[in-house]
Amino acid sequence: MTAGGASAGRLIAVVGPSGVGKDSVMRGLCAVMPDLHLVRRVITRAPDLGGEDYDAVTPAAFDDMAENGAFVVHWCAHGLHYGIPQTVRYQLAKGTHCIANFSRKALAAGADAFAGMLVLHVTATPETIAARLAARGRETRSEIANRLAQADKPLPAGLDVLHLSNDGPLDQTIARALALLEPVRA
Ligand SMILES: Nc1ncnc2c1ncn2[C@@H]1O[C@H](COP(=O)(O)OP(=O)(O)O)[C@@H](O)[C@H]1O
Ligand SMILES: O=P(O)(O)OC[C@H]1O[C@H](OP(=O)(O)OP(=O)(O)O)[C@H](O)[C@@H]1O
Repeated sequence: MTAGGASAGRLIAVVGPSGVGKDSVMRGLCAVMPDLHLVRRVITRAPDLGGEDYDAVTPAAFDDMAENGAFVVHWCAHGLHYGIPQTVRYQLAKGTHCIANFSRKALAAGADAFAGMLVLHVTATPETIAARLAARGRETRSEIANRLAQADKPLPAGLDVLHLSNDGPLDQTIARALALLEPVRA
């Protein structure tokens, strides 16, 4: 998905509670929109734990990167640090739309950093989210309880937000996401 002419690409910031299906929706969208660039985050998580493709770094390496300006936006959640690397700017500058797993509490900083940022807010019932986190099996029970306790968070006002329910089958969610994103793709 490359914007025509000299227009810059837009960043689509995907947010929603842990376990709601952000990574699954992003992967599904990229499969049907091959020109959409999936942003690879830098995370202080052990490598190869699945869920998403990420650059695993130590907390010390993350701090160095942050100090050296390697991130457009970074935040801390679930005892981990997450960074959106500066390389996304090259993609946007050449007109490629990009999609990134974001944080609701980093949206205000994201909107300052990315002109025209679009928010894709993925939702599901608490029961769905609890069942998915348990089935995913990446976190311990207490980590899951911590994520569930943070499931509800307000979004800052004044952003361009698309709301997407992911309670049903994933392919139906992807089809609705594609329809929601149609104005961006045009
Ligand atoms: N629509 C869906 N139906 C069934 N399972 C889903 C659906 N969406 C996501 N999942 C599953 O739920 C779990 C959490 O999804 P994930 O994409 O990792 O969520 P998040 O990135 O929001 O934490 C994964 O095991 C994933 O396969
Ligand atoms: O401020 P919040 O909106 O609550 O988001 C906090 C963090 O939670 C998610 O992380 P992560 O991908 O580690 O967790 P998840 O895969 O369980 O969603 C999300 O991508 C943010 O990095």
